[in-house]
Amino acid sequence: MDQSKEQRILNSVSYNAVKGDPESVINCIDKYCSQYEWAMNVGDEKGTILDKVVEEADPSVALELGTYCGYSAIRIARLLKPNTRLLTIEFNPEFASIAKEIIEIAGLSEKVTILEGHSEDIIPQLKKKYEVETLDFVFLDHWKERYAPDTILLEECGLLRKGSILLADNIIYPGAPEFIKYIRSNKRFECTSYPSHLEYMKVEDAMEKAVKDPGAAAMLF
Ligand SMILES: O=c1[nH]cnc2c(O)c(F)c(-c3ccc(F)cc3)c(-c3ccc(F)cc3)c12
Ligand SMILES: [Mg+2]
Repeated sequence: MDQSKEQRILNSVSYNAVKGDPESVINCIDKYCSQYEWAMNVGDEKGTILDKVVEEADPSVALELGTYCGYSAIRIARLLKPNTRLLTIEFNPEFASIAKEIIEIAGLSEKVTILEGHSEDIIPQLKKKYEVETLDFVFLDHWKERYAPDTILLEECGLLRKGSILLADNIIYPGAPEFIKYIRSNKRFECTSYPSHLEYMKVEDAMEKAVKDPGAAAMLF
């Protein structure tokens, strides 16, 4: 049977990337997806925004919704300090399996835990089953219709604290209007929009950052 696009991306990483070098895995995927086959990795332009927000958050525990091939998990995990971790949720079993291998090639398997299943099923398990107290950083990059309900679910499960930082991809293309309406009208979040472009394309896109109770966090220090 023909290989999938995601398997071809893994083949390219396995053949071209330097084992244990996250930057070379990131560059290899960006090269492959801009030259051969477009794929929905966050990409290098929006990836630079992701990097900056992760550095600002300096998370002990980070969550990603939507692993895909592991590209953004590698971007996030390569910036994490020792004894910190990234949990990433993926519902597509093939994507989860490919991501596991690509994250292994990047040498980041110790820092990244891939949780296979639907976000609405796994989020309520994070505290008890995955020993999460609260999340310092959340990257929303799964299905736009789930951005708002999953943000509400994270709140309901007590997983967000004062200063928790959310970052959402694809705010313009394909767009997440319900999420934007919810988060920008919620007084407890301070929102910032980061205009950019769709991965590997000249099409407009944007990322949205939302910080929970920023003032309160600032008052603590
Ligand atoms: O689904 C996604 N999750 C996360 N990030 C995504 C992303 O960064 C994207 F650029 C796209 C995208 C946008 C434009 C396009 F033409 C194709 C795919 C999608 C997406 C949107 C609709 C689908 F039916 C399938 C995929 C996603
Ligand atoms: Mg995306």
